[in-house]
Formats: sequence, C-alpha cells, structure tokens
Amino acid sequence: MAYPGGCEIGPRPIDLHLRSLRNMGAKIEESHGFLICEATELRGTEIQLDFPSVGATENIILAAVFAKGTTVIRNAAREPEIMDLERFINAMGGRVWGAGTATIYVEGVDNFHDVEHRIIPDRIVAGTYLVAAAITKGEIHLKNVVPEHLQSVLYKLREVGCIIDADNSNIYLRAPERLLSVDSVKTLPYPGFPTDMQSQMMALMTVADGISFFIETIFENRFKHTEELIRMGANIKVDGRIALVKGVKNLTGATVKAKDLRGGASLILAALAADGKTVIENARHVERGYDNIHVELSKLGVNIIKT
Ligand SMILES: CC(=O)N[C@H]1[C@@H](OP(=O)(O)OP(=O)(O)OC[C@H]2O[C@@H](n3ccc(=O)[nH]c3=O)[C@H](O)[C@@H]2O)O[C@H](CO)[C@@H](O)[C@@H]1O
Ligand SMILES: C=C(OP(=O)(O)O)C(=O)O
Repeated sequence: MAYPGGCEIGPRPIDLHLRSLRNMGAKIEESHGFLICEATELRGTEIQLDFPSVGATENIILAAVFAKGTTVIRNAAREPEIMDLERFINAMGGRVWGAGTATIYVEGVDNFHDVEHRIIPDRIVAGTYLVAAAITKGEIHLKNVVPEHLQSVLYKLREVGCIIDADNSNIYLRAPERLLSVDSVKTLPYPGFPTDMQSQMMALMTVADGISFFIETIFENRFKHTEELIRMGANIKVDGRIALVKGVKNLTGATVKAKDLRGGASLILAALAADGKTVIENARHVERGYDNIHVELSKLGVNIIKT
C-alpha cells in the first residue's frame, strides 16, 4: 500500500501504527515509498503508545478485532470517535472495552454480523458553525450535536463573551457585540482543545479586543492559515508552534489560498467578518471535511458561491 495522505500540517509519521502491527505479528517492509504488509494471522499483545495517537489507536483496534487473544492498548487516544468505533464494533459482535479511557482492551472474535449504526455528529463541523455565528455577532441553534464532545470549545467561546445554552443534543449560541480575546488556546489530545479547531478559533480572535496566544502542540506546521489571514488585515506573529494574535477592528476581503482543510475553513470564517469580497482559492481542501458548507452558510444568509 501507499503511505497515507492527509493535510500537509507536519511530517505525520506512522511509526506507532507500524510498530504496533509488527508486535501483533504483521510483517511490514518499507520499500521505494510503499509499504508491503503480510500476515497470515495477527495475535493479541500489550501495546504501550508513546503518544495517544487517534489514528494508531483506531488502527490497532481494527487489527485486534479478529486477532487471536486479547490486545491491550495503553496510553490510547480518548477521542469520542474512538468510543463510537467501540460501539460500532461491539454492535457487530466484536469485543472491545475501555474506549474513552487511556486503556483499551480488545478480545479477538471469529466473525461479525450485519448492523445498522449511526455515526456521532461531527464535533469539528459543529464548532466551525458556532464560530461562524460568533464572528458575525449573530446567533445559532445547532441541533443533533453532542455538547459533551465540544466542552473545550464551548469553554473558549464563553471566555470570548458568547452566551451558550446546551442540553443533551442542542447548542444555542448568542455572540456578544464585542468579542474578547482568550488568554491562550493550547491544542491537546481530547478532552483538551482540538487541533482541528485551532485555525477557526484563531480567525475569531483576529477581530477580538486584545491579544490571544495560540500554542499548537499536536502538529508541527499547522499555522499556514496565518499568512492568508494577515493578507486580510489580521495582526498575527508566529514563532514556531506559537502564534500571537492582536485583534484588529476590521478584516478586509482579499484573494487568499486554502493550504489545508481547517485552515481553509478559517478563511471562510474570516471572510464572513471581512469588509468586501473574499476569494478563497484551493477551497477543495475544505470540502474534504464539510458537507456543502457553502449551502449551509447560504441558509444562514451568507452570500457565498462555489465555482
Ligand atoms: C491527538 C490529536 O489531536 N489527533 C488529531 C490527529 O489525528 P491523527 O490520527 O491524524 O493523528 P494522531 O493523533 O495520530 O497524531 C497526533 C500526534 O502523534 C504523532 N504521531 C502519530 C502517529 C505515529 O505513528 N507517530 C507519531 O509520532 C503525530 O505526528 C502527531 O504529532 O489529526 C486529526 C486530523 O487533524 C484529528 O482529527 C485528531 O484529533
Ligand atoms: C487534518 C485533518 O484531517 P486529515 O487527518 O484527514 O488530514 C482534519 O480533519 O483537520
């Protein structure tokens, strides 16, 4: 197989995946840019992850469901999507437990049966729409969301002055007339602030009163949106994994380029607050993570066209 792709937000190594699969009995050779993988049977084993990687945790669970014996994953990722994967596998007849905690157990089974499963609402899409309402000083009612999955984001939105009400599956947000800056946004594995919401939160802070401090701890190169936001009038200084955002009164429409998925989303958000027209090139990046965002935003009254 080829190496995995994804947004260019840093090196994105897969060493934790490969080491774990090898420990389970897979033979994997890396050759000429490809991975040659072979296994007649995988066996359960104890795995200690150096970092709670979401992809590696999911990959190991998937490898372990039909493996012989029990697999234990320590320092596992605790994201809600891992819990959803556990529910899905167990509904099919698998045996996974511990998802949502740092230790996950998977007992291999022989087969699965059919099942109907509804995946959890996308917390990053929900967070992006909340920021859209906040940046336009508007209000929004999101239905069919899991507020519990968005606690770190809601906490920051309250800090900037938004009034938020939430129950089991609804979030209602009303933005303040003047957005306040946040002391700091530090991206962390769940339940910390998600790296996938960093650029959207930054777009919001470009028009807040005061200085906000961003620390990106998950990916080495996830500030590519900053140079585009600066083109729109934002005041941002970046030094390695740290960005300092000084809020400005107004952003101005410009021609900018989406370099990755969430960075592209942050440009759309900035465009909502900017004076005049914004053209976002390479917007295809955004479409990988949002289902018809231009249609949804049109419903909210935005004049947005996809060409
Ligand atoms: C913890 C975290 O926030 N994970 C995010 C990560 O998941 P994704 O699964 O893509 O990434 P991981 O959680 O695996 O990566 C987190 C960190 O672990 C490192 N790493 C990962 C695998 C590996 O084999 N070796 C290694 O060193 C990565 O370089 C990165 O610094 O990006 C996705 C897309 O933006 C997000 O939806 C996830 O929430
Ligand atoms: C970077 C992202 O996705 P991927 O891991 O698919 O590149 C993302 O969802 O923000």
